Amino acid sequence: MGFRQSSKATSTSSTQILIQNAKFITSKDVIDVASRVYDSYKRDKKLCYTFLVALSGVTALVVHETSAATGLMKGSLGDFRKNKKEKKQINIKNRNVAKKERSSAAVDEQFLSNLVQLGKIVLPSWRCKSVFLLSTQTVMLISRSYISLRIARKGGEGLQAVMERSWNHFLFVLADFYVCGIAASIVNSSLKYLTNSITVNFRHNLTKHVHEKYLSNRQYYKHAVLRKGNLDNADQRITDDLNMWCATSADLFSRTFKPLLDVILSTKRMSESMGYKGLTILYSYFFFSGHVIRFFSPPFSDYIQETQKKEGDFRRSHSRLISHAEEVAFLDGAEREKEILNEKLNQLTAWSQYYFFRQFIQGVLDQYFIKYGASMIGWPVLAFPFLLAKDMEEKELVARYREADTLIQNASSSIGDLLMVYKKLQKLSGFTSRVVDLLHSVESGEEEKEKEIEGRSNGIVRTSSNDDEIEFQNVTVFSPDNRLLIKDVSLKIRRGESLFITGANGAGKTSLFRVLAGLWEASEGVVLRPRNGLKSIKSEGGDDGDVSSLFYVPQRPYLVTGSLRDQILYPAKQKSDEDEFDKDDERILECLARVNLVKLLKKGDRSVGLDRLEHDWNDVLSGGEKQRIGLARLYFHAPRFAILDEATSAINPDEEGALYEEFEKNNITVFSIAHRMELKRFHKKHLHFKADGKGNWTLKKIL
Ligand SMILES: Nc1ncnc2c1ncn2[C@@H]1O[C@H](COP(=O)(O)OP(=O)(O)OP(=O)(O)O)[C@@H](O)[C@H]1O
Repeated sequence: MGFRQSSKATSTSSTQILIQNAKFITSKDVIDVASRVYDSYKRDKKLCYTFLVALSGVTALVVHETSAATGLMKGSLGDFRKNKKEKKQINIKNRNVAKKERSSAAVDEQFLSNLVQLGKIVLPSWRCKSVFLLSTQTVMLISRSYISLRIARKGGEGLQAVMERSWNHFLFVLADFYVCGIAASIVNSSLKYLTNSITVNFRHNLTKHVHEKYLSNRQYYKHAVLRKGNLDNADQRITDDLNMWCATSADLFSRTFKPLLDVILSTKRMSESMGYKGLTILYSYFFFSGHVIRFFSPPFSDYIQETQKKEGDFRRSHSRLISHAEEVAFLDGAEREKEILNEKLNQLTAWSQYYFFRQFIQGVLDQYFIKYGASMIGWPVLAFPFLLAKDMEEKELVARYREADTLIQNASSSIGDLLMVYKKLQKLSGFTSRVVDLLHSVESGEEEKEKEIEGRSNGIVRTSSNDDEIEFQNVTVFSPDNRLLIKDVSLKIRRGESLFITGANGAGKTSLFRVLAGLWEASEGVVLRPRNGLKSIKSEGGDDGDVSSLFYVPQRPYLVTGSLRDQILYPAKQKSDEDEFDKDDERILECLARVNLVKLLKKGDRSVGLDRLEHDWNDVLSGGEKQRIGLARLYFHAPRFAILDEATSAINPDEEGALYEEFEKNNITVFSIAHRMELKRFHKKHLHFKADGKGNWTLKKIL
């Protein structure tokens, strides 16, 4: 190489020296340095192989994700142009302290078994995408450790080159260092990307699993209304806690694996220059300080559970205000609502301050023992072997000291990271406990369902052999808070024999039909109902399945997110077949006309009118209009039997007659729960609940 020493080197700045020497560098020198750097990487086989394998993993992932996203975009756009009605479908688709006997969130055997349980859900098979991501991340982490080792070595070599005053050697080390930097930046970004991808995949698998359980056997109803299993804030657990568990577990893997590997590799390399004695002292210190920290550490896992619970309570108070905004506004209840919200906020703030203060105290201990304590022990451990190495050449001593210094700093920081893993484990344990509580609660419903099937519950609901009748045989019903509501009810309703039901508030009128619908269990008796009676339209085989033979129309009908069409179709969805879609639209328009709601259609093409979208239909429809939607939905599904729970209470009485005539015309037999006796004339039988606390009732024919 043609580098020449400059006589002015000692009196000029390093930049000037570089500029002055640059003109002596020939292209042959550049090729020479490049080929030496290339040769040096060729010899570092472990680094090259891991880097290439990891890089191909990430490349495969990026290609896969990009093509999936492009396909989705193209698909949506294609559909958008091809079929106007499908476009509408795409549009519609797009919208829970401390100080317990055993801490429910301790890092112990139970925690490990919970982790295994969740692990089977997020990693359903060896060939799933998450396993591929974790494998790629593992190779990437190994590669990152090798790069760190090489960078440490280059630091030492760079210093040696300076000691030798060798331009040749220095530029070679510098070029090598630049290449390491490129590799390190690719690996670092890929590691972050992989951790995020793993979190997203874990979350997708776990949340889908929870949805499956939560939405089967009416678990959502049992937890929200009947408060079975004491599951608080199910919405927050599903949206926040699951995500936090996934993010913490994905992060924990890289935070454990990389430092562990760094410690092993750095220890091996350091032992070559320092022997194992000093390292044993250093590692014994870490072992001791780890135990001290663990002993003084407060139960952070329980603190996390409490924080999540308080966050959930606060959020729920806000959700309630949104849901009941109009009632609050009418009652001018803003001041009271502000008090309620501020009370929850104060509880959350006080708790968060306590939690962060405990974190601060713990942080002081962690910093002293892990960071500075490690340096206080590490420094002499590093220096002693070099102080005793009298025979070593000066420049070699400096280079090796520099490399060992970098390595010991890496190892110390990695061991520090490993000790901090305990904190992460506590955090993960807190989230694990909440997620497992959620899973156990939603899964317990399946056992209940099995009991029901085995007929162990006293009250039994069975399918009748006759689809045209509903029968109650000696049915006794208690409220969830154990009050006798209905005693020994026996009655048979055949098709065409509409039943009028009256009784004081809280007498148990709706409760009888909750038993019929399977929402509540009767304490005694048998209920016989028609086939398909309670199955949802979806479980009946999709769009073309049988319509439920029993339909419920409440006083305040549920309005689903979506178009006007969706309100009438619920719980069915719009058909993908164009002819079927058009037929349904015709029937929806007919049903809307029967309840006098044609005015809700958007102006223009009538079927386009059904596309009318509202952010929340509850906010734009009056009480009577909501009830009319409920009746239009009933006409559309035309079931054999319908429970009308004060379903026409907000509709002007002179229109009720026409609406009831429509039930007869469409052969819909109704059970009308009402307080207005005028409706009696549209029925054949009258069931009256006495509300005397003894469950007494009377049944009379209407003449
Ligand atoms: N989820 C529940 N948890 C506890 N008690 C409940 C629950 N749901 C209803 N109840 C109680 O069961 C009793 C019967 O309720 P139900 O809804 O059947 O009354 P109702 O006769 O339909 O009254 P109304 O005419 O006021 O609608 C009431 O006293 C009510 O407080």
